Amino acid sequence: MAETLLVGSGLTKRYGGVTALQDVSFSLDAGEILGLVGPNGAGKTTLVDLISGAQPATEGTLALRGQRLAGPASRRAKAGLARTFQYPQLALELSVADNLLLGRVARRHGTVWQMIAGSFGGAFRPRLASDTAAVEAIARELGIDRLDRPAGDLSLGEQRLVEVGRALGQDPLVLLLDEPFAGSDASGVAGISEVVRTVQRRGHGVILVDHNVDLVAGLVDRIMLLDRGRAVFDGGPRECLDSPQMQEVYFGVAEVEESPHVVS
Ligand SMILES: Nc1ncnc2c1ncn2[C@@H]1O[C@H](COP(=O)(O)OP(=O)(O)OP(=O)(O)O)[C@@H](O)[C@H]1O
Repeated sequence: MAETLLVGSGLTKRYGGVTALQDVSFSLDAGEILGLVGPNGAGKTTLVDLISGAQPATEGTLALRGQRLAGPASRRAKAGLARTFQYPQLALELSVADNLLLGRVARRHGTVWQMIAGSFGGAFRPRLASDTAAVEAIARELGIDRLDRPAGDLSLGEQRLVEVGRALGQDPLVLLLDEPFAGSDASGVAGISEVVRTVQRRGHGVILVDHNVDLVAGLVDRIMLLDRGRAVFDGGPRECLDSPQMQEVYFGVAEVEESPHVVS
């Protein structure tokens, strides 16, 4: 039986009067890809924020390989979490290569790259030869070329690729991808999908958030469907697509067998 990597229990997040997430529990096995889908405002990014430590949970707990996972994002990065953001957060003034290198640094020192990059620009040099080789390998895997370009010159899709590459450089136990395909062309989608499979092959786990349910369903082992902060389905991708919950969440009606035709 596969090892359980990550467990979330009773996760709730309230922002003032807004309940963004309500009593959500899940688990992620080694080598598993979990898709997180749901309409706008369902709580997908909030769940990624709670796991990564970008936001503290109001209630609930997390455990990574049986150890309590808590504290700031930097501590969680060192424990083995890496994430990308709905809006890519690269150090725009640094080169693509240096952004990828920041992922290598983050695994050793935590997710302080924005601070390092912003305050000290280049303070993480001298780079290790092994880091340089790893950065080049990641760029090849993702099809990223011209590593000396400033990240600020990249298109949105290219920035997403670099962000995914930076996260891969952390060699994460759990990779959290928040809408990685948005704005990507076909080769970007292929590159990111390959990264997902690479992490899976390493026996690590991936949580993938995306609006494109069909794309997610083709890539993942399991889907959790969120609606208004609650997990309303957790199971195989095919079962999720066929579920009444899916119908209800996206189309407002549960499809029942032999439903009458409505003639308007
Ligand atoms: N910092 C915040 N302050 C107040 N409310 C917030 C905050 N962040 C999220 N919310 C609210 O929490 C709910 C869930 O938001 P979240 O961004 O997690 O949804 P989502 O499923 O990721 O949506 P989308 O697909 O549009 O990104 C929404 O009602 C949102 O307005």
